[in-house]
Amino acid sequence: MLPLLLASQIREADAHTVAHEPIASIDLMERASKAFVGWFVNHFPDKNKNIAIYCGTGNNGGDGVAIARMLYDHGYEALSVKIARFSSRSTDEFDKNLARLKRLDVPLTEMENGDDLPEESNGIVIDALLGTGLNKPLEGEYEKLVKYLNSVKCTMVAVDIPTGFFADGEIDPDATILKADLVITFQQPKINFLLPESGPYIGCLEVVHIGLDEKFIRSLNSPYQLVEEKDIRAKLKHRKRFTNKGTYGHALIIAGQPETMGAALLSSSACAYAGAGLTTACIPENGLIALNNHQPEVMAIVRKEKELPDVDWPKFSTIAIGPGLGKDAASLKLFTRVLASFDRPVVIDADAINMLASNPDLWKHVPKGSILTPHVKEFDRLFGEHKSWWQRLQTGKQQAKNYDVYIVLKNDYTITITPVEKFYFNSTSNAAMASGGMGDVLTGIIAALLAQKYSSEDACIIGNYIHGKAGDELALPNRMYAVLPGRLITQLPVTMVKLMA
Ligand SMILES: NC(=O)C1=CN([C@@H]2O[C@H](COP(=O)(O)OP(=O)(O)OC[C@H]3O[C@@H](n4cnc5c(N)ncnc54)[C@H](OP(=O)(O)O)[C@@H]3O)[C@@H](O)[C@H]2O)[C@@H](O)CC1
Ligand SMILES: Nc1ncnc2c1ncn2[C@@H]1O[C@H](COP(=O)(O)OP(=O)(O)O)[C@@H](O)[C@H]1O
Ligand SMILES: [K+]
Repeated sequence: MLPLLLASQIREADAHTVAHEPIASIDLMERASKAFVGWFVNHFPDKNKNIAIYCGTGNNGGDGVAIARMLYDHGYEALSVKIARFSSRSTDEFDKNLARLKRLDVPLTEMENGDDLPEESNGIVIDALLGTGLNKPLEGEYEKLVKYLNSVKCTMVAVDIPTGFFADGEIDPDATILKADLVITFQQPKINFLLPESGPYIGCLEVVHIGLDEKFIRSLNSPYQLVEEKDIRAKLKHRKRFTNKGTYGHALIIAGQPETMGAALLSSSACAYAGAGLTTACIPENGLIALNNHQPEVMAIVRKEKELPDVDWPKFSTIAIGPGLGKDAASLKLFTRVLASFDRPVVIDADAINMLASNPDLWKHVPKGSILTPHVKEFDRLFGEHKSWWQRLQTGKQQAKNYDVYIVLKNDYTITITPVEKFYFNSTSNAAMASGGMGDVLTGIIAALLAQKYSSEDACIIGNYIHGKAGDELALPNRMYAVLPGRLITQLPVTMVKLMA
């Protein structure tokens, strides 16, 4: 796992590295700037293109000035540096780097309060105005400058973080923030980069390493963790010799209505493909032919209109309930019966989440360790409207602890929130997967993993990873515009076995 730090902890890690590596702060800045430039020169090879580097007077600005010197040394011909001297304060590292730059033949402008803004018409703008030191929303001269830069037709490349963007905490939707086409960030993505609010401000993200003390970073025990492939490799279990279908559990998927049988088919197929020993789908009577036709390996329990099906609950290892189930009286009765009859962790998705939202009394029957998989709207239906994703994280933390459940808040970087206040950000998946039925697949995968005796936490972490990874394996190398859930399902065993190789 990659621990994700708050801005305040990043400063601690900077300071710790300076004190214990040891390395002078100015040399750490040199290392960061070099890492930026290393990536930049490989991707922007045109040395005649106009490059304007906008620098504040803190350490982000210090990076900017050092970057200007390094680009000059690399032979970039059309550089200019614009210093935003909007405050009388500057850091030592900024001052030293500015003195070094002044020895070179790079055009340099100092902007002061009230000055006219320089004109930018094309080329590249490097944003080194403010970084993780941001301590209040932009206003005054900074705001005016960033608004202007957002209006010009240049490629914007931000150093570490777009100016005005908070690394963590709430993002005000009305705040002025630099819109970067590319952010080259130091050491690790900042937490807010992984939340949808970063969408308008970060076109593309690149992380470059600057050698901060990893042991120290781990010792901070951050609740925010980014899941990496090596974690999944360590968690996935091989199928052993002399095992049989009984070894891999029996999952029951309660899903579908006549009009939404697709959801039942997708989640139960995904469950079978993700390795459950046996999968049974509890479906409406008139969906039986479709099920037998689509996935003969999946067994059926049919639901007759308004009647509760007769189910031998204890024989199932786990139950997933909700995809396409509807919220009518019969569905509510069935959901209530599941919660009353089953005490092992279940997966609660889609309409089961909606029923829980409108019948909060049911919460007390939700088995401990169960997994809820809401998308953002379901999350808000369950826990109330939220103004920001940061707020959702805080609510999710309280509610997961309160009910002793795992909340899988779905989005680009799906977040598993645990009862012990940890946040696991998934690092796979892509926009080609934005297609109806994709969440039904995830539900089936998580149920399959629970059936195979993975813990609830691992079922969430592995489930999200392999779901997104299968989507990446299909979409990225083949440049697919859209990946449909049905196709993703058949990729799952391939993805899983690759991760065990
Ligand atoms: N050794 C290291 O530490 C390394 C650091 N590195 C680099 O340093 C960056 C962090 O640098 P930093 O801490 O100096 O802060 P930075 O973002 O430049 O801001 C400067 C000052 O701006 C001010 N300010 C804040 N908000 C404001 C606002 N809204 N409007 C106006 N002013 C505002 C505030 O000053 P104040 O208002 O408190 O006087 C603040 O202190 C980091 O992103 C990375 O690029 C790398 O080189 C690796 C090594
Ligand atoms: N733009 C995207 N980037 C990454 N993953 C996505 C994207 N859009 C959707 N997904 C994934 O697809 C799934 C969609 O779930 P959900 O909205 O519940 O779909 P449905 O209700 O249609 O089954 C989630 O797991 C989500 O992470
Ligand atoms: K910046």
